Formats: sequence, C-alpha cells, structure tokens
Amino acid sequence: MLRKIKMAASMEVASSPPLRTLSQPVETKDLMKKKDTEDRCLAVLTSGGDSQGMNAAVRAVVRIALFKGMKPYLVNEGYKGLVEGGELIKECQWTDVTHTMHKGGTIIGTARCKEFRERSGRLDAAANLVKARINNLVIIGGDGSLTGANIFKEEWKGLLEELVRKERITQEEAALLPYLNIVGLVGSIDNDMCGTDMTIGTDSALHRIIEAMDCLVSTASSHQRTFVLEIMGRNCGYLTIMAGIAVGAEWVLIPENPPKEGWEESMCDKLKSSREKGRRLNFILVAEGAIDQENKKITTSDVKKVIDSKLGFDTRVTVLGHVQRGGRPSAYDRILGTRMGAAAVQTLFEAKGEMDAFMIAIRGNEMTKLPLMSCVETTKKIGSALNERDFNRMQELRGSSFARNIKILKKLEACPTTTCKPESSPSSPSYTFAVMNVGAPAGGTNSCTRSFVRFLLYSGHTVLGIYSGFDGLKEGEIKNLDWSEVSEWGSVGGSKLGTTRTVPDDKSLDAIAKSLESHGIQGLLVVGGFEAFQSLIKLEEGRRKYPALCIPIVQVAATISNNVPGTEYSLGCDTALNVIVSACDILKQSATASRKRVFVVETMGGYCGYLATMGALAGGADSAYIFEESFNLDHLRKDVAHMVHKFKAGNFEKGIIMRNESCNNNYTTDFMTQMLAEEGKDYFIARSSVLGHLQQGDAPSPFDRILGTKYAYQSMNHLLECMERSTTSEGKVLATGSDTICVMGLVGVEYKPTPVSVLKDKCDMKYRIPNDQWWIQLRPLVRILARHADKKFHGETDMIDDDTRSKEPHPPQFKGLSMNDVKPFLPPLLVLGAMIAMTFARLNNW
Ligand SMILES: Nc1ncnc2c1ncn2[C@@H]1O[C@H](COP(=O)(O)OP(=O)(O)OP(=O)(O)O)[C@@H](O)[C@H]1O
Ligand SMILES: O=P(O)(O)OC[C@H]1O[C@](O)(CO)[C@@H](O)[C@@H]1O
Ligand SMILES: [Mg+2]
Repeated sequence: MLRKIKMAASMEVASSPPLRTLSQPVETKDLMKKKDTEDRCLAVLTSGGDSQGMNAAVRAVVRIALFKGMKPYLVNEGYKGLVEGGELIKECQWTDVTHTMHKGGTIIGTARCKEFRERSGRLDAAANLVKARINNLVIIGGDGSLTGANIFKEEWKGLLEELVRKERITQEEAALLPYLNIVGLVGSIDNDMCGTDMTIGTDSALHRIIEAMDCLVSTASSHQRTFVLEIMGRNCGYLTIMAGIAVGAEWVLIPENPPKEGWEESMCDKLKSSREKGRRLNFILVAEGAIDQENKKITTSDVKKVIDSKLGFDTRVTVLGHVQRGGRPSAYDRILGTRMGAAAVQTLFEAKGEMDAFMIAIRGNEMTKLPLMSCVETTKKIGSALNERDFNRMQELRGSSFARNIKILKKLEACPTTTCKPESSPSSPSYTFAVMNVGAPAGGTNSCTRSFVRFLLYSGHTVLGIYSGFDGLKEGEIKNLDWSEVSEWGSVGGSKLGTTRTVPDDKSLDAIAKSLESHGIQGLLVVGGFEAFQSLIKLEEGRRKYPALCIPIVQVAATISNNVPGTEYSLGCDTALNVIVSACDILKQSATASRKRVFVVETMGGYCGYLATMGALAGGADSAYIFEESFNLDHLRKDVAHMVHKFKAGNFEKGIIMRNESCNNNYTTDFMTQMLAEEGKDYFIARSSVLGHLQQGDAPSPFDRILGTKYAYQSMNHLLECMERSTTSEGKVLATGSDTICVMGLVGVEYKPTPVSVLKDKCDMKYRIPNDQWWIQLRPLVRILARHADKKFHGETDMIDDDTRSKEPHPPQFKGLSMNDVKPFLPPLLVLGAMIAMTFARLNNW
C-alpha cells in the first residue's frame, strides 16, 4: 500500500517511457550564442489543421533566426507553398511577424496538400527550395505533416539527383545543399503526439471548451437539463477528459476507454442519482472519436436517444466543432509556441552538417528534442492498437498520466451512496480531514478544494471546511462539506471557503490546537500562498508544545505570484497570466488605433518577477523589469533609447514595458512612464496601466482547474500515507516527522511533497522569493524577441547581449531602523554600556 502511494506521488506528468529515454535537452542558456553570419537560410511552414499558438512559433522562428544571423523564409499555405513555390516562398523581415502573436490560426496559412503525398510533388518542392538556397526547414503541424517532412528529408539526395538529371537544377546548385535538416513542432489542439507533454493549441482549445461549458451551466441549471457535448480530438480523448476534470461531467466517452457493455444503464443510473443528490444539470462529454468495445462509433445523438428513452430527461446536444480551434491563443500556448520556435532554430543552428530529424517537445518545464520518426511511429502504434481494440495499450502509449487522468475523473464524479461504490472497506480506517484557504485569492483554489472533498468522500472519509483561514479555525467556523455542495466550485474564482492573510503566532497557536482537537481533525490541507507557507513553519514549531498540531499537514501553493518554494507552478498564476496577456492585447490595439503609444504595464507578484517575465513573453512586451535582476539608470536610459529608435525607424506604433510592482522602490511606474514620455515625446505618447487585482481573474483557467485537481489528488495520497503510518494503537494520529508537514509541488515532471523545514532554507523569507526560480532562464528570450533588426542602430547589440544587469536583486532600500532590526544587538550593547560605566566610575573613584 505504502509503495503504491509513494509511486503515485512521484509519478510522471506525461510522456511515453521509450521516448523519454531518447530526449535531449535544448538548453535555453545556449540561445544567446551566436556565430559569425553564415547566410544559412531557413524556412518555416504550418501544415494540417491550424491551432492557436502557431503564430507565436512562427514569430519566434523568424526572430531567433535573424538574431542568430540566419535568413528566414515564410512558406505560405503549408506544403502547397513548397510545391508551387514562387510568391508562396518569401524571405521575411523582423516586422513581417509584428503584432501576430495574439491572433488565432496561422498567418501564413495552412493546407492539406495531396500533391506533397506524391514523390512528384516533393520533387517540385525540392526544386523550389534549391532555387531559394534553403535546406533548413521548420514544420509546424500534426503527425501527418511531420511524417511528410521526414519522408522529404530521407528522399532529399535522390530528389536532387533527379532534378539535376532533368536539368531543372545545376550540379553546382545541388552541391550547395547536400542535405535537408528538419525540425518539427507539433501544432494540434488534439494533444495526440507521443513524446511531448503538450502540443501547441491544446490549452487554447481547452479555454474554448470550458468557456462554452461554463456558459451552458447557467442555462442547463435553470431548466434542469442534460447537455451532451461533442468535443474534438480525432482519435484522442485528451480534451474530453480534461474538460471533464475542469468543469465536471457525469459521463465521458473517449476512444481510449470504451464503455463496458450495458453502459447505457450505468450512465442513466448515474444521471438519476446525481439529480437525486440535488444536481440541477448534467454533462455527458463525447469525444468525436468515441467508440464502444466493438469499435462502433458512439455519437452524441446515440447518447441523447438513450437518455430520452430511459429517463425522459430534457436533453440537448451541443457540438462545439471548429470553435475549439478558433480564437486567441492562451498565455500558455503563446509561451509554448515561442519556446518551441526558439528551440527549433537553436537545434538547426547548432547542427554541424547533416543532422537527424528532430521533434521539439516539452517535458515538465524543459524544452527537449527527440528523434522525429520515433515520435511519429509511437503515435502511429496508437492507431494500430485502436484497430486491434487493445485499449489498455492505447492508454499506455499515451503516457502514464493519461490512465491516471481517467481514474481521477472517475473518482471525482463518482457519487457516493449511489450505485457507484465508494472505494472504502470496513477494515480501512476512516479519517477526518479539514481544508482551508490562506492568503490572497487565486484561481484554481476552489477546484482543489472540491476535488479534495470528493476524492476523500469517495474513499469513505469525512471532510470539514474551515471558513476564513486561521481566524475561522480559531473561532470554530467549521462545517462538514458534502459531495453535492462542492459540485460547481471548480469553475468559480476566488475562494468559496473565504481566505484571510492571518499567519498563526505564539498567542494564537493555543486556540488553533484546541480547535483542531475539538473537531477531531486528523489531517489538514492548506491551499494558499506565502502566508500559508509561513503558517506551516509556525505550526511545525508549535508541534513541540501542542500535540494537536502533530497531524499531517500539506500546503498546495495557490498564489498568482508563483513565489512559494517547493513547486514550479502555484495555482492562480496561469489565470493571472491570461489576464495580463488579454490586457496587453487590448493595450496594443488601443496603441495601434491611436498611433504611437508606449504603455508601462505594472504587474503584481510581490517581489517575484514571474508574472512580469512570463507576461512579457506571452504579451510580446519589449522588456520586463523585475526585482530579481537589478537595473540602474543606465539600463533604463538604453531601453528608452531603444524604444525611441524603434519608433524613429518607422513601422512601429506600439510598445509595452512590463514592470513588476516591487522591482524598484524609486524607479516607479510613474517615473518610467514620465521618462518615456519625455525622451520619446517627438515619437510617441507614454501611458501607464496598473493591472492590480484584476490579475486575480474571474473564472480560473483550465490549467489552474486541472492543476488544482491534480494537487488535491497527490496531497490526499500523501496525507493518507502519513496518517496510516502515524496512527497509534489507540487510533490516534501522531505525526512528528518533518515529511508530515510539506508543500505538495510540481517539480520537473513529478508531483513531490517537500518538508517546509527543508524549504525554509531554500528561499528568501524577507522578500518572499525562492532562491532558484526556473523561469529566470527565459529572460533572454524576452529581450531577443523584442529586438528591432535595424543594423543602423549601434546600441542594438548592446541591448540584447546586455549582461551588465545584475543577477542579484536590488539591495534593500534604507528605510530607517525598526525595533526588530535593533533587538539582536541590545544585550551586547547593554553589557558594553555597563562595562564602560563601571570603568568610568572606577576612574572617577565613585
Ligand atoms: N505520409 C505522408 N507523406 C507525405 N506527406 C504527408 C504524409 N502525411 C501527411 N502529409 C502532408 O501533411 C499534410 C497534413 O497532414 P494531415 O492532414 O495528416 O494533418 P496533420 O499534420 O496530422 O495535422 P492534424 O491531424 O492535427 O490536422 C497533408 O495534407 C500532406 O500534405
Ligand atoms: O479542420 P478539419 O479538416 O475539419 O479537421 C478536423 C479535425 O482536425 C482537428 O481539429 C485537429 O487535428 C481534430 O480535432 C478534428 O478531428
Ligand atoms: Mg494528424
């Protein structure tokens, strides 16, 4: 049992095992490396179904190529552009990809091209590439597009020989391009490619799906209706499962997990009991590739017919269709596309001669490259498994997290006390858990609470909700949470339990311990930010004095600042990033309309520069000022000069400077805006925008909802494991080990509990930032992508390669001494004073 739980806690986020061993990192730190201009040409194209985030990838490919001294080309209309050539293959400039990142779809067009499937089409494509001297290709598409690219690469030498034979190119031309190097990026909403945790567009599609589902909730609930929704994904059920986790669904039908015979009855029982428990609406999610055990398609109308005939519920069908592929890309997809585009160019740039075909993937937070054909072949095996009806194999090939997500969803929606049997047995102990929120509101908090409650009820435990943080705990604002009460919580922002910033102190520990004891709380989940972390440190200290505090306690980091140590992602920061990105889009539009404006955008985050940096990357800002990287007037002056230069050079009508709220006490948002206003007055108008509490967001993003659920699952497992091993023979929980009071974090590809006693030494408690922050490595990318490629501007290189910025935070500003600062010196000062007085007295014979 123990081993099983341990494994679950450290299980990987995604990726199939054989591919994992083939992946090599693409180091962001090497991005800045340049060689002398080599005049190597590189082309980028988008192919297959479009997806949101493709433009971010194209923009990054073009700009990183220019930065590296390569000549970028845009191929329009996918492989059709390669086959037809002419105007469809065009050398491009920096400004050709300006103001494109916020657009959905692909600005260079995509197509499904029959001709490229034939050798004759690929022969024309090769001829066109040779004429343009291009032998580096970035393909952004799905499995089909990447397969085609690989075939093209393999055939390259033969194609060129044939072209020479047919006198379509000369021997000399062929000799200049002896090989074709290709890198593939997966642009597809389906997330169906093996080897990468996420594909470009999936997160945005999830945004569209949950927006639609959130809208349906109100109308469905008003009429007490059942909605049957068709969700895209071809043969992959990823979007469907994730939508179920993010919003809730009584039943999901996906190709990888066809329902057992007689599913119609089980589904109707489930719908009925859910209604009996007070739920006013139901969702049934049907993946477009849904099938039964016999491989027979199950459609939304099949499902509706079953419900109509067996239950007579008022049922409607909604097919979301291509809406899912439309609209603006989410912050996640803009960052993913940007990072993947940059990694693709870096891979091509670093190639010494001919290289294998690679696919760029994301694993945890890292960019990696994998042999392209291994990824395609593994993905194709899923198709074969489907044909052979080997559904377990299908799930296995989708990666370890896929099956776990199905299991999570089933537990989440299994209504206890109905025909679905809860996962408890009379022999297993039943514990009393509590959950509370501490700190400022953050998206995903309620999703975490709801999932925690449901998972535990499913296993036969009791869950108490503590209202209003530690204040509420002291006052006994505690009540039982039941299954139906938390139904709709996942889609709601803020904190349903209510949250306060109160951190326990020596005085309040007594009341807290008494309250925990009187309510019989044996395990505690605290969902919150840095104050929650400080609280856990205090509770651990208090364990020596108060045995009631010796219960397992886990914190799930929930703060838009992303500054809690022990995790790479806190709940709420993705929701906040999406708000920042939307704000940037609006400000850019305003600037474009009113011509020539620069906005200084102030983000939250305390002293942590995560939101400013990632917001700048996703929002296409020119720079991001943060506390962790100190800057001086000279840096500001250069950046202002750079901005002025961009406007002077023309073709430029907007600028965004991102500034973290605490990056510097003196170089304030107003100061920066005024500096820009004065220095740029002949070229632009400067304005500021302080985003403030808007960043806490409205409805949480899909990422935050899903992460909230996963954190709840892992936290429950860890708490249970600690409880089981620290239950005394009298049945009392007495947890004293440091690992029984932890932060549950996402570290690389693992969910990992880390004791707060370890973490407190890994962060700056005064400025509330972890010592190591993974995203710092992405900062050069912000500057490179904002560079204006005008060779006349001599300061330019200086701007980009500017490593004079200190990686140290700003020295703290002198604000006068407080009593706390002086306290430690008081005893030695008193002793010294007494000694001086005695010497003085002796000398004076007093
Ligand atoms: N086996 C192949 N040989 C050559 N070209 C191919 C091959 N498979 C696909 N292509 C090319 O790639 C294009 C896109 O392929 P496909 O329609 O399978 O989409 P995809 O890239 O898999 O994207 P998605 O499935 O996400 O829409 C095809 O129209 C064709 O031009
Ligand atoms: O845009 P089309 O050609 O109708 O293709 C739809 C298919 O493309 C995708 O949107 C992306 O692969 C699938 O989810 C869907 O099955
Ligand atoms: Mg495909």
